Amino acid sequence: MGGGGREGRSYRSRTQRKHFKQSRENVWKRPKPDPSSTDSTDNPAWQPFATQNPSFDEYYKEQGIVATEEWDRFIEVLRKPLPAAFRINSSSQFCSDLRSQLEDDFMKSLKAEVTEEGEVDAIRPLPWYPNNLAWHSSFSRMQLRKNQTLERFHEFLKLENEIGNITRQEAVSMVPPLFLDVQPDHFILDMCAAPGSKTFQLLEIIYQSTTPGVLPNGMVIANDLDVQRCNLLIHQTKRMCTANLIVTNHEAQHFPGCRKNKNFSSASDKGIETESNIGQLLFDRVLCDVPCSGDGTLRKAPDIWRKWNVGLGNGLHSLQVQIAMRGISLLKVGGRMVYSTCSMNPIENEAVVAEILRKCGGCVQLVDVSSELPQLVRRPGLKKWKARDKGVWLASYKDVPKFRRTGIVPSMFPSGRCHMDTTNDGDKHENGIDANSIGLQPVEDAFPSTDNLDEEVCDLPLELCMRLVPHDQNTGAFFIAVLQKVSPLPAGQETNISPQGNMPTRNDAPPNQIKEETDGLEVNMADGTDEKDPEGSSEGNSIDNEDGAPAEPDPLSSGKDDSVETEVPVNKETGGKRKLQMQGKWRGVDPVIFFKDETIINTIKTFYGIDDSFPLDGHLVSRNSETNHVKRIYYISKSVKDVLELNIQVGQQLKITSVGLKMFERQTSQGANAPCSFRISSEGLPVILPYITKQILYASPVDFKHLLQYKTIKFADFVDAEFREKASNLMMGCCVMVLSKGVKVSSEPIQVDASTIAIGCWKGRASLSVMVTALDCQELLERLLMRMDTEKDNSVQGNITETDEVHHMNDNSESEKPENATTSS
Ligand SMILES: C[S@@+](CC[C@H](N)C(=O)[O-])C[C@H]1O[C@@H](n2cnc3c(N)ncnc32)[C@H](O)[C@@H]1O
Repeated sequence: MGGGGREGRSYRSRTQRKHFKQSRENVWKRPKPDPSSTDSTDNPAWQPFATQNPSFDEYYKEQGIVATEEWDRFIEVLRKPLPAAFRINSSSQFCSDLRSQLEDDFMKSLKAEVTEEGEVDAIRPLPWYPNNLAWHSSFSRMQLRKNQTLERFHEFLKLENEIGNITRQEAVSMVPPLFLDVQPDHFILDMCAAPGSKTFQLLEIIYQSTTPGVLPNGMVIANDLDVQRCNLLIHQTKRMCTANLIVTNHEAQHFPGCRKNKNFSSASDKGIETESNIGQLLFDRVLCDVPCSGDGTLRKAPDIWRKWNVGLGNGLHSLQVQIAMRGISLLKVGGRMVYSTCSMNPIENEAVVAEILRKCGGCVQLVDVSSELPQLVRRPGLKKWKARDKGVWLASYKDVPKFRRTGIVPSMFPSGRCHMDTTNDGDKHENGIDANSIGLQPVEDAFPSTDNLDEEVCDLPLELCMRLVPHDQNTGAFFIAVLQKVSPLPAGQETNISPQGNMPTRNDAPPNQIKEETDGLEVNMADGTDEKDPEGSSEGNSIDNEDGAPAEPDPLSSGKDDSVETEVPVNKETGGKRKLQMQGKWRGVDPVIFFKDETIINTIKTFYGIDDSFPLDGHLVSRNSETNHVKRIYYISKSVKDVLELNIQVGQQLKITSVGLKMFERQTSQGANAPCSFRISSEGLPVILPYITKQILYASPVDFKHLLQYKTIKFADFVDAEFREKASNLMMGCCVMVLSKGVKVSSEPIQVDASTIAIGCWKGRASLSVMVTALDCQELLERLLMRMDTEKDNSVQGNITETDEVHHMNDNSESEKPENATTSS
């Protein structure tokens, strides 16, 4: 089991499991009728989606997103359902077992089942994804029911997905994080992160080269405007068991910079002893996967065919520019930002990138990544395109009628030119948005553009952007641009950033944005997203309004957060009615508080014999200022600690929805009579495991398996006499059972490696109970058996068969279980 949760297995509590299931309810479940199926017996009531839209055809033919001779093939593929793709969670303890199972078992056994025209393999690794960790399956969900072989594969996917070892994700959506060139010590901002598939990938990358028990130096801040989608992200990333993640809830275009400023009374003045090592929030990497019209996901979400209209992209362009510019200003010099959308529309893609380059006046460059991921088939970005409005093609801003200039802005055109001569409106864009309002001056003349305004061509190297089109690799469509900040932004460009480091709130924000006041009174959640569909159409955020009229914001009361259950839920701990609500800066969100209660910390340290080399000081946080009511204590990495300390010093600018790894949980049931009332949580175990020296039991495979099978076993029923004795001599309360070849007695820290398997248990008066879910027990049992098969460890197999009868083991044991112990549900 690896430290930092990387190799460690995540045994989630029942509550977590429930949330996780809910958040992924449409994943791998029994398939809906296949829209492409011609078999009307599937579901006679089924009406296939109309997979055509004349405006769509007209628009994209004119934009030339594919060559004329390719159009038919492009549309044909676009109308087909998207083949499934999935990733193996590289932080799963069984990552290589799963990969081997796919490579050695399923790839062969499914070969005869190939049905997709043109497909050679039924399943195959995506050639451009490192280490065979991402896979393509040519089966539609319907097909997976056809016969026994397919059914077995389907069951495999379903179980591993539920466990969290496999994540379904659109192939093209896996690409952006790979172009970020992430290192383990990087500070990364994921600006529009929910539901979190890419955040998950980023975390996997920073954890990749860490050794067990050592957390990486880097961290990820995953931000999303939508609180409920943030929740999906929190549940999604929980499987990473990471202490290196902060989830925030801001408008990305106003993401706080947390710059220290003398205007802020220092934290120590307020009795908070923190001194952050960092002076402001700047990031090595920024992922800017913006809200978009989402027509690249047509194959997955065919309802977009019906909804699609030209205004979708037009309505999002300005917001996309603002979010991207904020990302650039939060990027360190030398840092990389990836701008991506799942839209094919040049107004949301090349036009946005061109505007960033113009505004940054040479401080930001497009990176040539043609040698990276060479197996990924990509096409260059467009250099020319047009805008369309009210059924009229517009080649240049000067063609835009005055009364339409509120919706169609100069940056939508290849030259980006305002043609001030015709509008003469100073620095104001015609849509009323001050060009300076996002902190940067337009640098119009830095990039001379063509004078042929009938067909503008952009002089910027937009060919370095990447377009992924469906018929190249049987995927969805995607757009990716890799940008590097090569020098600080010109002086004065960030003058609009407030002393707090925040972008100012503006009256000229796009109409679909409610301004986010610094006291956090209002948060806009209306972005047209479908929060019920974490893996479905969520990549795109289609706006339903015709002709680009931005969606009306939900009438969101500030108390809406109440219904949201997050990992660190709002005011759950006090039980009181929103008692803590006003204690933090952000209404509806409890403050993050460094947990410093020495009595509790020392009790925990002593009970588990936590080695001094595991830093607890300053690494524990809670969401409750009343120590006696703290139920959960979270562990944070050094990098997260630095950010939290900075955040305190700058007046809690970050609105933190979730932070840290749940490490200790207060035991409140009758088991609370134990000397230490805090148990180690399943998520926290992989991180702390190498550092605990007490309350450890080394179990033989036989007893380990028995406990997984029966969940609770009386001491007398353990096979191994030495284990029996050791278990009964342990102090009452939480303990850790480590799978071992023999029974060890040791007060040394556990020698943890990638193959170590350990689970949390509860030692009662007469029995031992597991503290992991039934599903996790089942999965662990299956994996252990498979490993043993591979190792041809016949003696162990024999032992299990011989000793499979364990008498009376469940009698009277239930009463001793702690609240988190598994039942056979
Ligand atoms: C394309 S999705 C992001 C998908 C995500 N990166 C992933 O890989 O799972 C765009 C996200 O932007 C969020 N969003 C919309 N407007 C936003 C804003 N102004 N600031 C931050 N996030 C925003 C939406 O809630 C949505 O979750």
